[in-house]
Amino acid sequence: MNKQNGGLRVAALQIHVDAGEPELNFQRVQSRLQEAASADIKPDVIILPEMWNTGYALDRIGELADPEGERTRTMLAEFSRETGIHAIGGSIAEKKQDKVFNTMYAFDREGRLAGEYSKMHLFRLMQEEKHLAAGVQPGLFTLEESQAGMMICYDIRFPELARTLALAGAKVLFVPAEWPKPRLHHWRSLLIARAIENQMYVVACNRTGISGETEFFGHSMIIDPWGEVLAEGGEEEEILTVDIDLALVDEVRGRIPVFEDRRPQLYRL
Ligand SMILES: O=C(O)CCC(=O)C(=O)O
Repeated sequence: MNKQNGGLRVAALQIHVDAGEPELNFQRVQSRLQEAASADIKPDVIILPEMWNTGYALDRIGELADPEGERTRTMLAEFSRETGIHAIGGSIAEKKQDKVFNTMYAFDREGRLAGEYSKMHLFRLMQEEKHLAAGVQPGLFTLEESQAGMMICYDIRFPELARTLALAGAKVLFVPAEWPKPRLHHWRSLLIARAIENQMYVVACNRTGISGETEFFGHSMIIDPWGEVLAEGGEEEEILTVDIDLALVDEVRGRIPVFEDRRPQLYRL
């Protein structure tokens, strides 16, 4: 792996989340982060799943959410600073004034906040819109020398957002999720489509386990800009680690110049 030239080792922490139990979830995440950081193949970037602090305990989300994300940000910043690993902090329930957002943070190797993003598209099938506030700003951040995009779970059904991030320079898209059964086919197809159409890496981390009636299937995925699945999780907890090479994005975009061939001025009726 050529680290000078866009080589990065990424790890998705596919874990269980206890709905309504932030203490348990913080303990689990801290111990899995340490496990991943001390593995023989130490990653450069780690991503966690969606809403890992509270899960979907939506009826109590106001009292459970992390005020201003303070606790989460302190923990992740410390982790990144101590280990030199970029932390894509999944997303968490973050309380801001009287609203709760589903927010993800990206910390660089020095523990500085490089970017944050709050989920824009709230998933009505799980009544998110009744309990959460929607973000209004796309999430782009600098990862080493490149740009990276952030989307959360249901967001992947909206190709416009991924395209906006790609047009702004994103070469890799990070996607934390709590994507439940039975829509595995949608999850896989949408992630692969976002990678192919935008000729970018997609690193998606889904939770495992059961919460109430809802079962989550894991199947975290790391996909290259050709749409090839480099790694895919099973249904249990695991750490998925893969080397990616961001230089491949330029190569693929050069071979099939989709971004030069687009004709957005014609895409209207
Ligand atoms: O779009 C889907 O099928 C799942 C989305 C979801 O579970 C979420 O955004 O939390």
